[in-house]
Amino acid sequence: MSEKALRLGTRRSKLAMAQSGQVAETVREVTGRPVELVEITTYGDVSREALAQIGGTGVFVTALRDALLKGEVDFAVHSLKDLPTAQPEELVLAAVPVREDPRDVIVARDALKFTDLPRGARIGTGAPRRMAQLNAYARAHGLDIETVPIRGNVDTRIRYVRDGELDAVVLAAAGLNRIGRIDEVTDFLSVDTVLPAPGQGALAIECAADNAELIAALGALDDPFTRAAVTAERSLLAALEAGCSAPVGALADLLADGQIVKEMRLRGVVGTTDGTRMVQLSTTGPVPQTHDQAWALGRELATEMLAQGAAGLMGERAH
Ligand SMILES: NCc1[nH]cc(CCC(=O)O)c1CC(=O)O
Repeated sequence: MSEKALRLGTRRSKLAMAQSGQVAETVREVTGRPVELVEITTYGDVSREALAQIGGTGVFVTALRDALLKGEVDFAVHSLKDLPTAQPEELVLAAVPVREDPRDVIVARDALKFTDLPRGARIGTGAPRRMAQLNAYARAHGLDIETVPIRGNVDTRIRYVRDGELDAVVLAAAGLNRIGRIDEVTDFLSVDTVLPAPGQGALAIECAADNAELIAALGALDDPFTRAAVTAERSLLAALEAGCSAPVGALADLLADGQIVKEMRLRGVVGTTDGTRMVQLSTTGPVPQTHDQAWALGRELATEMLAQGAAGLMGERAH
């Protein structure tokens, strides 16, 4: 292969730089080609206000995609949970690497666990999905917590706790892992308590649909099980007609009998942010072998959730 450097478009945030850097390293190893990072400023980075108004859907992704479409960069790495469910025709997800820990975590003062937070504890999170599930758990288990809407990058969010403004904040384990701050976690939340966002913990590596050579090379980073799982999760989100800031949690995993993988299970949840009303269901089926089969699994669960009133719980927007 030629020695011309592959250009990887990346946001400048610490998290984006960390995950782009890690993918760049792997791409160098598997292709033998140099990879160069090209920094791109996104609308969501420039304007916090704009982000609040738009509601978050895809703002971080749009500028990267524009750069790909203009041929300014060869490929880009996205946090899969930030990716809109609609795929532009001119671009493809050339690889979905092995997902890391999909769980949400708590960073709390005094090494506190979620269930040990004192009465009236203030927990920061801007995600309606996290608010809904934390409040639902609190109601069911007699905890008295207040979810406080916050936004900002990981550093900013953890600072609320260090400064004593909040008792705890909720973050994704994967993000903390990637920036080397997983040690600050005081509690890993079971997915039975808080189902993660569709695609959480996974990355998507995207490039132009007509770049066959690069698609083939990047394919070495693809994990078919992760791809099937996140496809089912995103299909659920799409069928619920919800965006990445909707109160929707979803997680697909493999059910195994010993070493033998038997089925894929997809769990989904929708709830009001105050946690008073929830629709939570799961379905299992044969492990999807194609995109269409994975997509069908998500649609099937969405249909059941809608039949139980899921649509009526998604009306409110926290941001
Ligand atoms: N909402 C922002 C965002 N997008 C991706 C991650 C990191 C985790 C991941 O890749 O799933 C985070 C931070 C967080 O939710 O704590």
